[in-house]
Amino acid sequence: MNLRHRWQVAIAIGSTFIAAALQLLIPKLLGQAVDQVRMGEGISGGTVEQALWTSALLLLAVSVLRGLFTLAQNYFAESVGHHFAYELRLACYDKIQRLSFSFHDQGHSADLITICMLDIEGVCWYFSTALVRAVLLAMLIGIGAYMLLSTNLELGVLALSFVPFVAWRSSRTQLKLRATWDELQGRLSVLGRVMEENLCGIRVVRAFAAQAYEMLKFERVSQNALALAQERADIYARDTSAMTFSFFFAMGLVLWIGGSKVIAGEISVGTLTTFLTFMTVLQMPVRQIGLMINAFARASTCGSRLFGFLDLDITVKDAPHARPIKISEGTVRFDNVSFAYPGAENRQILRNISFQARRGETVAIVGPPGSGKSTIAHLIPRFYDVTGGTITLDGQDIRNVTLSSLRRAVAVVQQDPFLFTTTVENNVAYGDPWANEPRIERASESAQLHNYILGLPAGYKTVVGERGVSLSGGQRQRLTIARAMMLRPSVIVFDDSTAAIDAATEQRIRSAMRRFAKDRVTIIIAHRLSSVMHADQILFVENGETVERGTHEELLVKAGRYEALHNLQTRPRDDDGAN
Ligand SMILES: Nc1ncnc2c1ncn2[C@@H]1O[C@H](COP(=O)(O)OP(=O)(O)OP(=O)(O)O)[C@@H](O)[C@H]1O
Repeated sequence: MNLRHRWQVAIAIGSTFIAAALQLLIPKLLGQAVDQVRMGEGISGGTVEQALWTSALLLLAVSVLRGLFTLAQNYFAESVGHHFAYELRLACYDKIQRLSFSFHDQGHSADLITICMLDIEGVCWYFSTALVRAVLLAMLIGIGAYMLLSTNLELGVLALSFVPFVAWRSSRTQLKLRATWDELQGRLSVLGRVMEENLCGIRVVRAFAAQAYEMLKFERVSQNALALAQERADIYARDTSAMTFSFFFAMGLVLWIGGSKVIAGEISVGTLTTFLTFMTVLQMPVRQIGLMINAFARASTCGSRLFGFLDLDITVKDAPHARPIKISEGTVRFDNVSFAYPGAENRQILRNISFQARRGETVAIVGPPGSGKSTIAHLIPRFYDVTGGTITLDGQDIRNVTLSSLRRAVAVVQQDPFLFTTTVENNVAYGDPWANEPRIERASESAQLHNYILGLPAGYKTVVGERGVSLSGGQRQRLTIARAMMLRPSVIVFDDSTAAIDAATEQRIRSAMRRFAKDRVTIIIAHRLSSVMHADQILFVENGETVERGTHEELLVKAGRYEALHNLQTRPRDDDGAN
């Protein structure tokens, strides 16, 4: 919290004290005014009128001042709350950007949204509204009770009789509402998840004509949420009625006993008016005790989740003395690399992987699904850290260089191309927003996308829809290839990123990228052997181990697994032409 915010907090709390004091003056002034009228009976009208005018003006002035101080209290408290929320939101977003992939792998997106939205709101609301209101309540109840009891003990006790009941009932209600709120949030998250899954898998749903089943699933989850929302409404209605009844009951008692005291001449009508007005002033704050307790309970749950998240350890981060990477030759080297995913340490995904690739060379990795090919790709930009062996780039262990410099030097074209909802141009230039148009066009040309983009309604300025749905799978892959080329990386990894592109277009991309590939290391992961045949070195990976290595020709001669896969992909199958 900076100095400006500290001042704002001080002004908010100071204004709260003054507003509370002024609010406590109002019943007193009203009582005085009533007594002036009573005492004025039989006295000349002019004197009473003057006294009444003075009281009325005083009341008006106090009310206006109270309003102004309440305004200052609300304004400054809210302003601090919003700034606090803004800073926390930035801190959370920054944390999300830096958290390791192993965290994101566990699919925390719904929880993260809850933390970044609801939890921050819960903590800030407590500081901006509840804390200031708690100060106000303490003053009103404490000083108010003292004033009532010191004026008339018996009537004071009666006037305050509703306070313990309402305070207890309102706290109980709020705690019950709090518990059901947490439960409701959980049920609404399930609802959100069902909806999200439905939207992401809308094509599968339609293709399998599963709308009725999906509707039923959604309805069942909705009903769960509805039942709880109804339960909350019941709790609220029941407890509000009980609190209102106890207040009016106490007021009736004060009126009755107080009225008898007025008749007996023990107290004035003005004093009775003061008591009744005090009760109405106190009613709201007392009811809000529960709200404060709830706000505190909510803030502590939200706060522990929020600060627990902000304190999470980042496993893949810059080493204390990390320096930017220095690229001269751009040689990539894997030395006996082993790896197990965090949280599944007993399952080795990679074992003793070793290879080296110099500038201009292409290394291809092939193998059955799940053999660990993408994992190799993800280790180079340090999405995860190796658990054994080393990976070096020009002799520098990638764990000793800064992550940002490493990730500018290594571009990975992912299996699942992700497009941002913005123009084609911005999508291509994502890694280099200051790139000029000719560069963007050259990269798109190499990725065999330029002519297609020119045919779009607004060319490079065409906005591609959410997750690029308006482009086909192959077009999206080509766009992400162009995006990776814009980085001018020293190492470019294609992680099965041409699977949706036909072989002829892929061939054209490869020819167009020949000059580009001369200045860097290219690593290709692919299932289609025609994508890797030209590589300088091919690794056949099985169960996380390199079982064969060599050029295409060498591997064919070996007549091992690679050759078997090659035969499978090139020779006609026995059942071809059977019909
Ligand atoms: N984030 C992860 N956490 C834990 N295990 C994972 C994770 N990602 C992949 N795996 C496991 O690691 C193994 C290797 O996965 P990887 O994606 O590297 O295989 P692959 O050879 O690229 O497969 P494919 O050819 O199907 O893309 C698989 O058994 C997979 O279940």
